[in-house]
Amino acid sequence: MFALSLLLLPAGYIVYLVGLAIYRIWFHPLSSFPGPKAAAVSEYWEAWWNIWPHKGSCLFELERLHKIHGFAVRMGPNEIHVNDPRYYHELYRLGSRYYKDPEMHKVLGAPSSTVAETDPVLHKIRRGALEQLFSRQSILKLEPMVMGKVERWSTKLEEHFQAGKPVPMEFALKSLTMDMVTTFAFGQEFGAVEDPEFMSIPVRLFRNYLMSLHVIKAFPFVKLLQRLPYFIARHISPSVEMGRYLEDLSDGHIKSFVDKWQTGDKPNFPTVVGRLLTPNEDKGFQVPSKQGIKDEVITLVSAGNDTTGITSMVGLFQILSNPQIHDRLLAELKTILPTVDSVAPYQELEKLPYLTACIKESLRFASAAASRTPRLVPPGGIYLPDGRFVPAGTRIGMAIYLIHYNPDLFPNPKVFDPERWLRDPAEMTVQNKFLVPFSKGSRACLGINLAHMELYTIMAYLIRRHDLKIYNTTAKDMEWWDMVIPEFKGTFKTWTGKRTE
Ligand code: HEM
Repeated sequence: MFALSLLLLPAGYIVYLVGLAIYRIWFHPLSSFPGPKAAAVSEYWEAWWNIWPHKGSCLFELERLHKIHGFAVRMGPNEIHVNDPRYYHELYRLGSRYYKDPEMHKVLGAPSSTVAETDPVLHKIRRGALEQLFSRQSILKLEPMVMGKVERWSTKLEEHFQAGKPVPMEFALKSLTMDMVTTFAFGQEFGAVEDPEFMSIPVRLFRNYLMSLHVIKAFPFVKLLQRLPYFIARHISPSVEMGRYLEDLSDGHIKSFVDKWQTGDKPNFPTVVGRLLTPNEDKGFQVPSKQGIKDEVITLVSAGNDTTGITSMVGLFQILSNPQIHDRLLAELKTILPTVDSVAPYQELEKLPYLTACIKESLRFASAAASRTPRLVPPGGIYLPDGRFVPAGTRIGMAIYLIHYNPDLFPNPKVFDPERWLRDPAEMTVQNKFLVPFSKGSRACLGINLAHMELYTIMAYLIRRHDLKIYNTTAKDMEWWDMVIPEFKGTFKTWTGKRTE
């Protein structure tokens, strides 16, 4: 009898699974949406494309499926992916009732941070506390800090050249953006640029951590590994190693910041920790706990580091691959930077039309936040542009990459063409509307002003001061997997001489 029950249990479970699959494929409210049957049955369809046997390829599979099935594809039992520009500004807009899905954001950890907060009321309070800090006026005060980092970085590039070594540009740029964003966060950098190969522990860990996000999302129990003794856990999960290392590093930086702050020793530029230590009761914001400060700062550094590094790297590769673009940009830069050591105010750089066109095209072409950013369909459900109904609670998302590579919006999307941003403004209305690297609406990027300042400054001084040549890198090396942000298949290296005039 006991043996029979042991057999019946798994048999019953199999019957349940078969019944569930039949329900999901033929009777679920989303069953009329086209897509792979495996996706209708199981969330693990995404893992199949993103983790194993494929890697970071779900986005490209979705691109392929949209070509076959049209603009709405079912990609999970309770999820559809949309590829229709008409819907973008409905899904991502100020006052949108589509909220982030708490299930998706659990993977980030750091529940008390602006990035991971899914409750709209709490999000408004958290974001409200930081908005003034990230405003254009406030970010303009960071100009001397940003320029100082670029100067120091330039000398490091020269040292590579003197030593006869090519520069690993991806890591060099990520080291620079890491030092900029950590200084803004804690008033003190992580010192990534000082690493002789630009491969400091934080830079490497961030890369590994991002790679592990797909795994944590598909198998949330991996997060529990963080509770194992560190010496075991670090070998199993890169996110554990990164989590612990960053916690320790951040603890040290926050403590040193707070100690100085309490004696009145405050940085002469705006900082995230400084802002968080300043309550604003009127807006419902109180000084967060030590953990709350840490969550906020670490997620900001994660959001702001690789995205900016990747955008400048992809733009640089394209500019160096196209001598005409490079020479025209250099000629324009010389108009306000007449000598190799000249410095111009950031607000003057912003006025340069060709530099601006190169930055916009880099943001489009790199699409550093390429993945879909899903939201939940609000109560009452919604109608898609073709009239199809989507019930409340369905996860629905669009990928920035697919907008930026839509040939109806951006003709010849695979060509890096700054010229497309130099037409008559009336001709560019559509493409300006759909250049959305920072997303739109109440969850749009908070760091847009800082990102722009970094991109303009890096691109201007890198091209003006250094004689750069691509080294041992082909377009194939610049292909990428979608690991939440792009992970490149090869390494981009340059010879980086110093210009003499
Ligand atoms: C080129 C560089 C950057 C790109 C392409 C980028 C892109 C994005 C995108 C697409 C989102 C929306 C994500 C979603 O809807 O789930 C976002 C959110 C965010 N970004 Fe950025 N970002 C960049 C740089 C930065 C920087 C430098 C910082 C700060 C130091 C930053 C901080 C944030 C924060 C805090 C959020 C969450 C906002 C919220 O949920 O209210 N980003 N970013």
